[in-house]
Amino acid sequence: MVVPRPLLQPLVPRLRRLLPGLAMSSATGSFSLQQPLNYRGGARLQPTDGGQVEEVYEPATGRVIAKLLCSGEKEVDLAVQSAKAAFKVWSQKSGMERCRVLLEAARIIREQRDEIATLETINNGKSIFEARVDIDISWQCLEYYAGLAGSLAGEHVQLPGGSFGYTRREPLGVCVGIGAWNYPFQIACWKAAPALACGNAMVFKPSPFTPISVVRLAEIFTQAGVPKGLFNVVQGGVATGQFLCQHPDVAKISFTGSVPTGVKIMEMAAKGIKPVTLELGGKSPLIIFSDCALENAVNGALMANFLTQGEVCCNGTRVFVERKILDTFTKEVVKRTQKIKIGDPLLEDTRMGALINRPHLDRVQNFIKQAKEQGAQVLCGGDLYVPDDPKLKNGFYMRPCVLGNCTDDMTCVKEEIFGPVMSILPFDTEEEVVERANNTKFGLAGGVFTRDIQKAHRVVAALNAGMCFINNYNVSPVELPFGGYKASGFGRENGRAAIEYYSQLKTVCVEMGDVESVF
Ligand SMILES: NC(=O)c1ccc[n+]([C@@H]2O[C@H](COP(=O)([O-])OP(=O)(O)OC[C@H]3O[C@@H](n4cnc5c(N)ncnc54)[C@H](O)[C@@H]3O)[C@@H](O)[C@H]2O)c1
Ligand SMILES: C[N+](C)(C)CCCC=O
Repeated sequence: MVVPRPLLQPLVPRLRRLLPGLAMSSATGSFSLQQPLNYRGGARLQPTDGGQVEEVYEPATGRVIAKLLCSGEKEVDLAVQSAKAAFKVWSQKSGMERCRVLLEAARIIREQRDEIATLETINNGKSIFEARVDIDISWQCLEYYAGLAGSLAGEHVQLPGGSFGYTRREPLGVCVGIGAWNYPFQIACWKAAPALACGNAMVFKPSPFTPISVVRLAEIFTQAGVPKGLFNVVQGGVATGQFLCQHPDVAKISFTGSVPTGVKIMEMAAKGIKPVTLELGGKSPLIIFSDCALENAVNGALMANFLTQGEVCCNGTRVFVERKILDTFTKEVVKRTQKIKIGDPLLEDTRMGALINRPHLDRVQNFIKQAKEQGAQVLCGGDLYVPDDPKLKNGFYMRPCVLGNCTDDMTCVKEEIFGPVMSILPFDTEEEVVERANNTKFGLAGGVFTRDIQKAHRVVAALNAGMCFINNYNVSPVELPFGGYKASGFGRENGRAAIEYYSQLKTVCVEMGDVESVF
């Protein structure tokens, strides 16, 4: 059945305005883009070198929607030089001046929310419903750091004899942002907002799978009044990322992606003594105690596993359920999972779209196959999904999967799958579950559902994870710091904490008396 999309059609003229030269209607299966995808010095352009071409897909249909020209060393250098020049201007502005520009950027994003969300859905495959939430979180992030820009300050310290010292919070210079493909626009905002608020410039490289929406962000920054060259986009994959990380004029690298790539980024950064923020993967625990509000816990488990087709770093994919309620909880979770509407991500009622690409879908399928071989029981889903609509036949869909009969030593319980696969694990005691929850190399997130407030706080205090939720999961207020422990990385995005990672502290010691020399 093909559902009409009355809400989508009015967007076509607005998308044409956003991306002139765009050959499209905004319906799934009709988008294509010829415009350059690099952004430097305040304009879109093709890279001067590189030349490797990557195909960019629409996951919902499997169509190629754009060709990506990967940037070479020269183009990366030009982008860094462009950022360096703009940094000189931007870093001299007062916090209040930076605040006004960032607020304007937030306003434009808010105004263009539906169009940007549509681009994100077309390129990423997530439902339009979710993409709109991502864009809301993005402009909220800019608003939040705009608010902080005007109040960045050091401290004044009195010293003996009337002398004193003070500290200044200063920008770092040209920051590099490297993003993953699951939240393309939001990841760019989580990095750019604190970076720019602190007075830095940025060169951003999105994933080659999702290069489109971040160029729109670059245009919005220019429209809002940042100096040309302050926020640049270079497109490409591994080689382009390496040129960026190795560039001598880059002051900081903020990376979101997998653990193996994070290790490489850290190695490159070490050679240049560059600070890094690493937002890496996870295999987070969600602990459901028998005294929970069951409906909330079921909702929480779905939120913890099935947003963005399960392609979420902080997902609570190890769902530990107290044995007393195992059957009731499992039955309800399976029932609700089976009802998730899969299909055309641009339809208003779709709640699960397509996974990012065919190799990733195959990888997720292999995890499920291996789980079955190791003794897990597929309670629902896990198979490929082929929508009725003929234009979606080559899309990358699968049914969300709940695995029962899981044990801690199974691959599906130990490794990050990054797809819609929930593993349910029974437990008996608080002590036991905390130990099992922490028995992982990762430490990004964790959650607990219980009505016992003391137990809730005791358990999250014992979890080795950077982002913990009590009686909810995967909500994302930009006021709260986000980031991992252990192999999930370090550094924080969002909240006041991120300021630490995009600025450096200068101490000034002022002598008010004479110099007493020891010589
Ligand atoms: N913690 C978080 O906030 C967070 C958020 C989203 C995704 N992730 C993680 O990201 C992973 C999925 O994303 P992915 O597949 O895009 O990850 P990835 O590591 O393959 O790629 C991430 C980015 O790094 C670039 N890159 C790859 N090799 C590089 C190199 N040697 N030098 C420089 N850049 C390089 C890629 O082109 C891409 O832009 C998952 O593990 C997920 O958990 C983490
Ligand atoms: C917005 N979420 C759902 C918290 C996801 C943050 C980014 C992780 O992949």
